[in-house]
Amino acid sequence: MSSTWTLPDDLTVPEPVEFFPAAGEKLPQHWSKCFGCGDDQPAGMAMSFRAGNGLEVTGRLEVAKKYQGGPGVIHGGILSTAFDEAQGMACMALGSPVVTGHLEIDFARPIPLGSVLEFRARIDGVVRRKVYTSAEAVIVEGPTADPDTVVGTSRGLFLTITSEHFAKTKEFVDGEPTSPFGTSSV
Ligand SMILES: CCCCCCCCCCCC(=O)SCCNC(=O)CCNC(=O)[C@H](O)C(C)(C)COP(=O)(O)OP(=O)(O)OC[C@H]1O[C@@H](n2cnc3c(N)ncnc32)[C@H](O)[C@@H]1OP(=O)(O)O
Repeated sequence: MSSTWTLPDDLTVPEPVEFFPAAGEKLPQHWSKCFGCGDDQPAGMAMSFRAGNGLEVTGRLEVAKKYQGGPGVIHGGILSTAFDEAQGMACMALGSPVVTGHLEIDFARPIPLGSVLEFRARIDGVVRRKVYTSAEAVIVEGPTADPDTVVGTSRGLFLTITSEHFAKTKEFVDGEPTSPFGTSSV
């Protein structure tokens, strides 16, 4: 892992909001048209998520043939999208909408088409509106499945936002999101 990511000294670790689901329970999608997790997005990745312990969530992605980058393997942008979604979903534990400000990925192993990936993502801490997150992916089903081998890692900075953030792009929304514009909390 070659990341130079460092956590700030004034980081604080919040408690999950009281209405965040218990460990093992399914998390709701944050917006049905989301490319990452929406169930009303035919072109999307249909990721699903469960709450983990504390500030952690686990996510699942089936690596379909349409996600091919190099011959036989997942496209790096698809893997990056999946990390973005997983770390964003971990931020649900704050009960406040977020957007990604910065995301960095390490691609550690090739991921064959037909794999099922599990993402373990978490909030590492917060500073003001800044939410520091990290995640790993492992292959849990498929030709090279090994739950102990990390195939990718990610670190990301998310920013909490208000509904005003999406008010600026309201006229472009495809669908009818629940308030505030598809980032409704659990
Ligand atoms: C419950 C629902 C769940 C919801 C679950 C949601 C899951 C969604 C998963 C998909 C998520 C996406 O893809 S979201 C889509 C992709 N992202 C976006 O479209 C965001 C586009 N960018 C922006 O709109 C803006 O740049 C923002 C909102 C990120 C930041 O702008 P801002 O609000 O004006 O904040 P600003 O004052 O500039 O910065 C605040 C603090 O953050 C720091 N900061 C800001 N950007 C960065 C950066 N890239 N790298 C480092 N640090 C940064 C600043 O230095 C400052 O630190 P300090 O002075 O406090 O120290």
